Amino acid sequence: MKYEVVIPAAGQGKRMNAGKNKQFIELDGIPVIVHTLKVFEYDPQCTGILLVVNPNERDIFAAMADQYEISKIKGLISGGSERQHSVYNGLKAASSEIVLVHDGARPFIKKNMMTKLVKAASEDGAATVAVPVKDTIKRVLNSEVIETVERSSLWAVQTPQAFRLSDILTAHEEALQSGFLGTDDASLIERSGRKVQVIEGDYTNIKLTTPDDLLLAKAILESERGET
Ligand SMILES: Nc1ccn([C@@H]2O[C@H](COP(=O)(O)OP(=O)(O)OP(=O)(O)O)[C@@H](O)[C@H]2O)c(=O)n1
Ligand SMILES: C[C@](O)(CO)[C@H](O)COP(=O)(O)O
Repeated sequence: MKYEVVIPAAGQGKRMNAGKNKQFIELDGIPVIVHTLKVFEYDPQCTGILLVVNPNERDIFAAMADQYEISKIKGLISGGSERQHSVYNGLKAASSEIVLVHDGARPFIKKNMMTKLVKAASEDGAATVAVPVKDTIKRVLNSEVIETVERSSLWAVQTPQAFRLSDILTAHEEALQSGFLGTDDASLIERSGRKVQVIEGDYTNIKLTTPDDLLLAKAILESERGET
């Protein structure tokens, strides 16, 4: 089944502390965002990319799209102050029945995940990739443990997340009206009472957030080179 993908890339990368949008950091000489875009450019199931960007960086993204021949970009959409707002702006420009949302800062997503996600979303309405938590998780307040959370049912949620476009648009509209701000899009579907299927993904599908993640990124690229 075909899909479009909304790729939010309009953040500031504050936690990366790189002095620029972390999407522009180069891995093996190629910007992070281009690594991400290429996965969808080369996936025949993907019919369009809605790339959400900071308007001040639009020309940079446009030049990258030309340089790396990313032809599936349907639009460079202006982002908002929060990730949720950026995603909503991208969703409003989508038209496919099934839509994926994938962080521009997650360049190591594997194409086989898209097939599983699209199938799950078309059958059940919504799906996300996630991995079982490996560490013990505790709720902490004022540097003091207040609860150890039972680990067997804890998963670290990633992106892509897949939805029926009509459902996720409604969920975003409801969240906007109620002032709810979620850290992922699946939470907006959950609060509207709909189910979200979880598909086990890869621990290498990291989100480049802080400088140490770049060390992991280099190791992942080296291991991928070894596989090819
Ligand atoms: N207002 C925002 C905030 C985030 N994002 C995007 O959402 C993804 C996940 O967000 P995050 O990793 O938090 O990126 P930043 O917001 O840039 O990071 P920070 O919070 O450290 O500034 C990133 O691809 C980011 O560019 C976005 O499009 N619009
Ligand atoms: C959407 C997400 O990547 C799922 O883990 C995560 O919630 C994004 O959080 P961020 O603070 O906007 O990076």
